[in-house]
Amino acid sequence: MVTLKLDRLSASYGRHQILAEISTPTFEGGQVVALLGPNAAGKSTLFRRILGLLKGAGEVMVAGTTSERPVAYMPQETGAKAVLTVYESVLLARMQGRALTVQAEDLAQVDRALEELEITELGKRDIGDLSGGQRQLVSAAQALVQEPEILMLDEPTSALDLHRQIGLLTVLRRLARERSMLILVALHDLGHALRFTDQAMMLENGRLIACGSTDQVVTPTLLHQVYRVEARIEPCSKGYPQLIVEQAV
Ligand SMILES: Nc1ncnc2c1ncn2[C@@H]1O[C@H](COP(=O)(O)OP(=O)(O)OP(=O)(O)O)[C@@H](O)[C@H]1O
Repeated sequence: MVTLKLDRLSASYGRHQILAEISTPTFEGGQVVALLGPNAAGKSTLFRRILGLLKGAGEVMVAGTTSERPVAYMPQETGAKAVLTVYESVLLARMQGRALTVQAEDLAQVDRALEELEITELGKRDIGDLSGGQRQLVSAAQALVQEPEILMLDEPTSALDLHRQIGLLTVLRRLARERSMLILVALHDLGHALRFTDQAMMLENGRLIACGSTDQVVTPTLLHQVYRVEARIEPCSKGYPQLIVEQAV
């Protein structure tokens, strides 16, 4: 099973240090890990550092992988190449780093990714013509179709309506379990984090200030300290934790 552990990770843009000494326990395939923190806390920077797009001290320790390209990444900005259809763009994402010839299995995986995200009907559309939310789902399909062992998604629900936010996070959680995939997902919605993630990392000013099971990280005390809101967490009638914000402090 794939595992990921960060050991005293740092990252800088030029001489400006953004991340300092980020160390985590070992995360395992099958888990969904929320990456939380206010604007500019360093969430996207941490993804880039894990991907090796930024240099810095410390180590990203990945073990137990069986594929040559174990990691897929869905960035926050989802660029659109207008010359491609949705289907072609997802197939292209699938073929990156693979054999040049498209196999039946590749087409099957494209179909599967589009089906999982309920966007099969968009297949023939030009991706430049899509709405922001549709484009975000296509971007998620481009990451999923790579069948990664570690999937990192940077605010994948930010452009989605409520139904699709719940839909995407439900699918991600199921796929993590079914495929023993480790998912790291940056989220601003702490209620979604409580409901759909197992572990959470809370960043503030480039430092990891809390890490552990999500219900132990997202607490009224931490919300007060980091987000400067007075909030409480109560179960709804179905037992799901709900975040109730009283006021900013
Ligand atoms: N390319 C860059 N060059 C210089 N500084 C950068 C660059 N990208 C980000 N930063 C800075 O690094 C810090 C962390 O940014 P980052 O995008 O990682 O935060 P974030 O937690 O993802 O924020 P948000 O929730 O607003 O998306 C910010 O102060 C930002 O201005």
